[in-house]
Amino acid sequence: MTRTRIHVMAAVIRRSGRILIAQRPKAAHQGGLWEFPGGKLDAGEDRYEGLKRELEEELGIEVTSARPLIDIDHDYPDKSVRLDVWLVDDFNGEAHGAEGQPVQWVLPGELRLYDFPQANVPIVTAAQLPESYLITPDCEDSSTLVAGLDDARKRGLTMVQLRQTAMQPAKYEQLTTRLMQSFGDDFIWLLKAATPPASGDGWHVTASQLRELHRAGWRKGEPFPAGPPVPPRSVQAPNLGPRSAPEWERLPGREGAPAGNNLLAASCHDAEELRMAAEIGADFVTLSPVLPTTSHPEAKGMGWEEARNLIAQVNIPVYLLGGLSTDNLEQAFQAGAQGIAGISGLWKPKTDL
Ligand SMILES: Nc1nc2c([nH]c(=O)n2[C@H]2C[C@H](O)[C@@H](COP(=O)(O)OP(=O)(O)OP(=O)(O)O)O2)c(=O)[nH]1
Ligand SMILES: [Mg+2]
Repeated sequence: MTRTRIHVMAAVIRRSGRILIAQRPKAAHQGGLWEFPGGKLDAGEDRYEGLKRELEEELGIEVTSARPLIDIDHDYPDKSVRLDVWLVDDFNGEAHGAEGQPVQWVLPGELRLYDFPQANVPIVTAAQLPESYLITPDCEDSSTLVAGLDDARKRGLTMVQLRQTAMQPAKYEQLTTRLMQSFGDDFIWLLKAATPPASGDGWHVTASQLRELHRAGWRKGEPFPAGPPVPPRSVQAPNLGPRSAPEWERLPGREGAPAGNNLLAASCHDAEELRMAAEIGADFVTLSPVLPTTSHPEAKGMGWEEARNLIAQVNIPVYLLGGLSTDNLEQAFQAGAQGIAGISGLWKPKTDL
């Protein structure tokens, strides 16, 4: 049986490092829970126009700048919704509960303290993740890495995957410890490892690790190594903070999130891997290669159209990777991505790549 999916426009509204949330009326569907303001798109209505109309009705504001953030299909027992969520970063007027609903401006790291509908788990993640995800190139010595990270920090990058393909695990651990001591809360740290790392903010698994974890029936939050397959548990929003909320606040306009310690990310290349990532409870993924790259010149890019089609099939934030730089951010947003990930495209100093 198919039922009509209701197209809902909703907004993550950001101002001065805070995000606006509203409480749904008790009697409404998912009543009493907190939400990102918005409502149903009218038949034939343009998406951006619909978003503007809803925010005018519910908050009394005039949106002047917005772009797609994440697009989610969710089936409640009684209703199917498409949550078409945009990031609003500029508006006129004072946002208030124009329909009498309570509203709050919260720090990104505080979002997890509020109860949202089940469909909102990936939206809460997307609201906290930055638009660019730096992956470190192989560096001959750690001073090159330090200089590169320092430069990345100055350019406003806030999330990094420490990738050193040729390095032995013991040396990698030493290096990551040292880097995290020097840069601390300035980055959200995603580490590579054979098992969930004890430090850092999260674990980024390769596509082959993803396949193995999936085959073993493991899910984020369960003991590791994976035991016998167990039935899926309900999904929890990741624990992203509020470890460094004050730092976040001190850097107005900084894209990103207070770091946390519980992220699971996976490298994906096709629809099957995306599905597996969602099933093991990944908080976000990279999808590559979009375009041919210097690091993987043998791989042909999937192109923007295919990237858009693949992103539409999953409900978690996707960073597009492969031959991209910040010049491609707008295109990535329009394809439905959280943003872009990059090695050479986001790394400025000269490397051996
Ligand atoms: N606006 C919004 N709706 C959400 C969120 N999460 C979530 O599951 N929903 C669901 C609840 C509802 O079934 C649907 C949104 O419908 P709505 O009640 O806001 O619609 P509306 O503003 O047009 O209200 P109405 O005119 O029908 O009263 O999407 C969210 O974060 N924001
Ligand atoms: Mg509404």
